[in-house]
Amino acid sequence: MALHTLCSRVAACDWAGLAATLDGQGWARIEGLLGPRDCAELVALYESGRFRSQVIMARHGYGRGEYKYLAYPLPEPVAALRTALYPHLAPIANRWNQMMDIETRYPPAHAAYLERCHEAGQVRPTPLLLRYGPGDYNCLHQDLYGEQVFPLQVAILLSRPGEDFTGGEFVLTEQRPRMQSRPHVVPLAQGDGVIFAVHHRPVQGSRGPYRVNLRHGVAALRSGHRHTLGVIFHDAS
Ligand SMILES: O=C(O)CCC(=O)C(=O)O
Ligand SMILES: [Fe+2]
Repeated sequence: MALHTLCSRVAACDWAGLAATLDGQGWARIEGLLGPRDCAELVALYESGRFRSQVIMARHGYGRGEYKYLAYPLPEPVAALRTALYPHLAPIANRWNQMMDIETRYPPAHAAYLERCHEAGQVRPTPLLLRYGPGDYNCLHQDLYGEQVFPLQVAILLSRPGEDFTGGEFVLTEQRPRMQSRPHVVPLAQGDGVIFAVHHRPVQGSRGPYRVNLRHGVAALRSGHRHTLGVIFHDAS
C-alpha cells in the first residue's frame, strides 16, 4: 500500500462536511478510505503481524470473537492512518470539549498528544485488529484505557458485507439524559471507515448543548468472517 496515497486520501476527504455530520449525528462515514488490496493486507496481518496481546472476547463477557492489539512499532499503514487522521479530528474534539465545558484541549499533531499519554503512564498502543466468525458479536462498549481519552476514534471494515459475511452490522447507541437511548446502524462497505465518539458528544438543545453518552458494538454475524481495523488515538495504561 502506497503511504502517500493513503495520506492523500485522508487529506482529500471533505473534512468540513464530515465535521458537520459528526456534529449532527455523532458518527460519519469515510467511504473508500482503504482499497480492497489494502484491506486484504491488513486481514493477512491478523495472522502474521506483531501484537502486544490477544483478547478472546467470550472470556471477558465482551461478546464472541477475538481481537489483537498491535505492538509498537505499528505496521506502516496503521501508523500512517492514525497520524494522518488525527490533525483533522483534533479541532473537532476541541470544539466539542468547548461545547461540553470540558477544559482539555488537544495538540494539533498526534506525536504531541502521544507524549501527553506517555507522561500519564499510558504507553501501550491501542490500534487493534478484530476477527468475527459466524454467531460472533461485540457487546456495546467504550474504548477507555486511562484518564487520557481522545474523544473520537475510527473503525475500518476490512471485509465485504454480503460476500465475506452477513449480519455483523456496526451499531452505536446514544444515551441521552432523562430520555430513552437512540440506536444507530452504520452501513459500511469494505474499506469504509466510521468516525465516532468514544464516550461523549455534545448535542445542541433548546437551552444550550448537553452531553450524550455513546457506546458502540457489532451485531451478531449470520455467516462468514468479518475483520475490522480499529484506530484509537490514546495509548493505554
Ligand atoms: O468490529 C467493529 O466494527 C468494532 C470495532 C471496535 O470496537 C473498535 O474499533 O473499537
Ligand atoms: Fe471498540
